[in-house]
Amino acid sequence: MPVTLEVKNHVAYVTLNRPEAMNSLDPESTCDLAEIWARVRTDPDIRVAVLSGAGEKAFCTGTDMKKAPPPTECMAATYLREGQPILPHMKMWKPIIAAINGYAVGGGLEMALACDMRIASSNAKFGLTEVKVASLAGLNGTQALPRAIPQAVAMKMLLTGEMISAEEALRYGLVSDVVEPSALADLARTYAEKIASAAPLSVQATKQAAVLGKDMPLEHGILYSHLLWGVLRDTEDRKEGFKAFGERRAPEFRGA
Ligand SMILES: CC(C)(COP(=O)(O)OP(=O)(O)OC[C@H]1O[C@@H](n2cnc3c(N)ncnc32)[C@H](O)[C@@H]1OP(=O)(O)O)[C@@H](O)C(=O)NCCC(=O)NCCSC(=O)/C(=C/c1ccccc1)CC(=O)O
Repeated sequence: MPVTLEVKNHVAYVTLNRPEAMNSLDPESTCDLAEIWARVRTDPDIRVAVLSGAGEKAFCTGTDMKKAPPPTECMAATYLREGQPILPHMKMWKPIIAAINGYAVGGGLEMALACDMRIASSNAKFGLTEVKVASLAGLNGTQALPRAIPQAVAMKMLLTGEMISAEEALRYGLVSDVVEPSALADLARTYAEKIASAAPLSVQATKQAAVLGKDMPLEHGILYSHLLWGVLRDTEDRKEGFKAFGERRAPEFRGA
């Protein structure tokens, strides 16, 4: 399978599984990802996802340029029917953690930018190299990178196609943690299981407030987050969270 899914302890582990091609995205991988993200979004047993690449060399190097099929119709027809591929399938309120275990290049970095948390191994490298192959970081790269890191660094990366190291990515805030390659999967699991042990509706509402609020004036964002707090106020899980605290025990959340 070009992409695999394993679900354990409410965590979906989504792994790009073409290490021989640096986990680049061929048409089958793109189809698999669409199905897998649909399952992650709708399966109530899944509370959080971890996206990673198989092997130790690459997270994902973007489009498989050796297997990209020639277009069968004009772009206007595809665009107006389907919009863009890949990232819309990742749109959900469940958090997604990118565990970047090597090269995150082109569409690979763009997928990582669409995730909510990014952690990396010390051998990771990050680049939007599309200009070098006569293309454009057209999933989200030209928009998301300058919003994620300092503009000057983002523009250097976008215009020259130069890559940055894991250490630089940490310094610029592109990733939150850098660890040895052998420690990355454990760290991803630790973060994912922490998120999965929290109340699922609370986690999803928190992501929604942060994601939607970012594009609102501050006052509107604060009002919106208060409304979301109100939505959560009467949930069974909130009662359980407060009760468990009083009884000095771990809460049992049901997402209700
Ligand atoms: C990442 C590298 C710098 C690593 O170099 P290294 O020398 O360590 O390893 P290689 O020998 O180069 O790679 C090993 C093996 O993997 C194959 N490989 C790697 N990446 C790809 C790829 N993207 N497509 C196909 N095959 C790949 C490589 O050919 C080797 O195979 P072998 O010869 O052993 O059979 C280096 O690999 C590198 O620079 N890779 C390319 C990175 C890149 O340019 N990525 C951008 C692609 S374009 C893109 O992602 C786009 C996304 C998009 C935008 C908008 C809408 C949809 C998608 C743009 C687009 O599609 O137009």
